[in-house]
Amino acid sequence: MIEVKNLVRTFNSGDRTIKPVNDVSFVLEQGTLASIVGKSGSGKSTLLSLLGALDKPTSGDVVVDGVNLASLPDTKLTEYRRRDIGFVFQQFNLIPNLSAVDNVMLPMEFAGVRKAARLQRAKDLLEQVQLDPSKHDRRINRLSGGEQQRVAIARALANEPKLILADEPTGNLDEQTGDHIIELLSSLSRDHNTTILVVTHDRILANKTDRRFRLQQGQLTEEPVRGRSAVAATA
Ligand SMILES: Nc1ncnc2c1ncn2[C@@H]1O[C@H](COP(=O)(O)OP(=O)(O)OP(=O)(O)O)[C@@H](O)[C@H]1O
Repeated sequence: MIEVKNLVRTFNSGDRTIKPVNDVSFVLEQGTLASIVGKSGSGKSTLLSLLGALDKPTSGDVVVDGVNLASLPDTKLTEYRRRDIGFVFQQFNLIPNLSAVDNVMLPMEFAGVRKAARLQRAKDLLEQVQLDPSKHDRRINRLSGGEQQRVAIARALANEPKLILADEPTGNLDEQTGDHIIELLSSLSRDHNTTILVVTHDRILANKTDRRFRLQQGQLTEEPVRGRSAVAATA
């Protein structure tokens, strides 16, 4: 479970101070698929970075399973990032001259998983995200944008994180591939009890999440969604 309490992040920009995250509080139960929407520059990536311990808040708290991130030394924060979180971030680029399978194996190497087990799991994950087997050994820079996105998701799942933070996971994808990624995220939260928070401009994706938040002038508000259960109930 994630609890965010009175979170504030300010930046100094010239002689101005901006507050893209200004007193944000919410609680996400384990296994929730949630989205954050909002205009460009409204602070969505800033909020994700705070949750992923890539940035530190000006004030306020992020509490994950009862542990306040502010209480952890940097070594523990690194461990938290590596072990507990799967990032699907554009700036967290895949390594272009390594193969798809090697990219997915990398986080498991950091976690000390043996080579044979890493290889098997990487292949299984690439299969789960439906990357054609003929492309598993292909270098990242020879894959399409949609294929790279699938590899990024497979890599984010490598260590079975409790939390996945995804920045525009369906951005730059065609509708069919985007739909598939949405299904994949949805089944992960449902079947593996993974908490998933996605920042998105994709209305279809935002409407299929359990909870939808809007960030506007630093403030977070929750909006009603039809959600997965409503979709299932009417199906
Ligand atoms: N390190 C930084 N230093 C100064 N200002 C920053 C920094 N990071 C972000 N900002 C500013 O904070 C605001 C929020 O940026 P952020 O990237 O979080 O927005 P966003 O909602 O994710 O935007 P987009 O949808 O375009 O990705 C912007 O005005 C941005 O310029």
